[in-house]
Amino acid sequence: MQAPKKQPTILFIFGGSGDLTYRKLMPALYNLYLDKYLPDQFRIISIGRSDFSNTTYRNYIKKGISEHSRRKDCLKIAWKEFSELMEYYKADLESEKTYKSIAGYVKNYEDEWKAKATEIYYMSIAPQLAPVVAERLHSAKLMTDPARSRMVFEKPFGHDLQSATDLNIRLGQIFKEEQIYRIDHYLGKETVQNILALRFANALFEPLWNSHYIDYVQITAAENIGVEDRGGYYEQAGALRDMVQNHMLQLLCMLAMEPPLSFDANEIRNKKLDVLKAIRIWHKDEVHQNAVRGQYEAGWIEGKQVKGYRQEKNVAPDSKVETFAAVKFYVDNWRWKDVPFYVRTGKCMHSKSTMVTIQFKPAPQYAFPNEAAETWRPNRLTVSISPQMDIRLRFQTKQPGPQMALQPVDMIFNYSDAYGGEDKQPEAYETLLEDVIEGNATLFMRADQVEAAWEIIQPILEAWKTRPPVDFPNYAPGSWGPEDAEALIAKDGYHWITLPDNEKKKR
Ligand SMILES: NC(=O)C1=CN([C@@H]2O[C@H](COP(=O)(O)OP(=O)(O)OC[C@H]3O[C@@H](n4cnc5c(N)ncnc54)[C@H](OP(=O)(O)O)[C@@H]3O)[C@@H](O)[C@H]2O)C=CC1
Ligand SMILES: O=C1O[C@H](COP(=O)(O)O)[C@@H](O)[C@H](O)[C@H]1O
Repeated sequence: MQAPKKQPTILFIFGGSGDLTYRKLMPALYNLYLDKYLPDQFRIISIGRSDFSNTTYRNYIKKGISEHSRRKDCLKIAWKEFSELMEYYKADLESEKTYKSIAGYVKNYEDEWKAKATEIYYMSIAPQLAPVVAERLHSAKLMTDPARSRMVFEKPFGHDLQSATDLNIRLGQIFKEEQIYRIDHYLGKETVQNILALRFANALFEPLWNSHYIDYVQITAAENIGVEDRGGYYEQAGALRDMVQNHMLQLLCMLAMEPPLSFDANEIRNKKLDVLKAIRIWHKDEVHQNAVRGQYEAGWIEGKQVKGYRQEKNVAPDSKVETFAAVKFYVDNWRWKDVPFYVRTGKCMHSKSTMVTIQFKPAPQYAFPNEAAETWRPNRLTVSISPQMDIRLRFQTKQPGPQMALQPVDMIFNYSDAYGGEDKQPEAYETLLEDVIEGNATLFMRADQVEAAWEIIQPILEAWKTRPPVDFPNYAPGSWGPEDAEALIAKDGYHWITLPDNEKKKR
């Protein structure tokens, strides 16, 4: 069967000269083009303040694609045709004049298809500029047809609960919720979406997926790089805002949600919202027992000297901003009663590794002699999200030989063996951009989800602000974070789980 034709579309990229466009958006759009996912009638209108002609802009983007596309040597194919879909305009997004020009552009099309095209406005700009742009679009009477106009908001969405709520209220006054696509790029990752397939397309796991059989859940998003040139942004954010409020809570929702009735966008989002609403909100007096922060010092990673966070560009020399956060959450509902969800993330850690682990309870009774096993808690399901992409189920086996000696082994589903190499898997931004073009909001955050996530994070932010850290910097680059993070989990009798080094993929 032939796929239905896609609606003609014009994609405006506000911030077309910026880093996100260069490293993520354009490589994703080019791959969508090569895979024939873009509408036949399609244009990309990039806007920035830098000086570019169409030719110099296209060359600049070509370089970005060659450096960052998952496909190697892809520019040999169809680059010319793709590049002609892009136009660059130098304009100030704070000026009303810019929107008059956009309105003129949108409304005075010479080509008939453009007059009927879907308009997408992608905010690839600083978060403080995005609300200004939304107001300007509204004043210029753009985005008036909800069926044909959409706006994409990058993260962070708000700086705290109040600012996110205020922004949602204002956007709700001038646009329809279904026009607003709030990106969380983790939701576009293949391995993250696969959590839904694993849980809800197999009857095998569901009977075990609850507090009767699961001891605890861990979510790790470790990076082996520092903040690089994003110090200015990071000083306003920190690890809790940058990763936990969005990506990590979304992962937790995928693991903890009830089975959806359908894949309708609102059905999935309702089920995830139920999880967010059930997460126990720590009182400010409880925060210090349940949340840990850290900041990396100067040191070495794999023989390379690295700066401490406080020496990074645009970072204050006495900065109190956390580059590591670990939090213990509980989801207070029937399914998850008393099951801890340990979440940790950090920069400049031992390795790049995003993974979730479901640790099952031990067998209720063992007939084996005590010395037979190294561990009596062998059953664990690990989903490696990136850069490793696999799912492994660990169970106990008998080691060959005359003794009854038990040894845990892994049964592994590996993406590259099953579906080809990494360059065959679409990048998160490919999936998400295609969804925006198609008008499918399932993988995007709804206003109430964003606010529910901020409600969970807000008391931690406040407790940390009232009690500034006294031991920063407190972890070495290349480590797994501060000692307090080990203590957070050790006091419950557990430890953080990592993949053995020899099985990790380098970034
Ligand atoms: N970069 C990344 O890896 C990630 C970024 N994000 C989010 O994406 C958004 C963009 O980030 P990023 O690309 O890194 O930021 P950059 O600072 O690299 O880019 C900002 C862009 O906005 C343009 N711009 C700024 N002010 C104006 C103005 N008044 N008029 C017209 N254009 C303007 C800049 O144009 P010019 O430079 O020509 O002046 C530039 O193109 C942010 O919200 C960020 O939080 C989210 C996840 C990852
Ligand atoms: O959103 C962000 O995510 C990246 C990590 O993303 P990943 O896809 O490489 O896991 C993080 O580096 C960045 O600080 C944060 O803003």
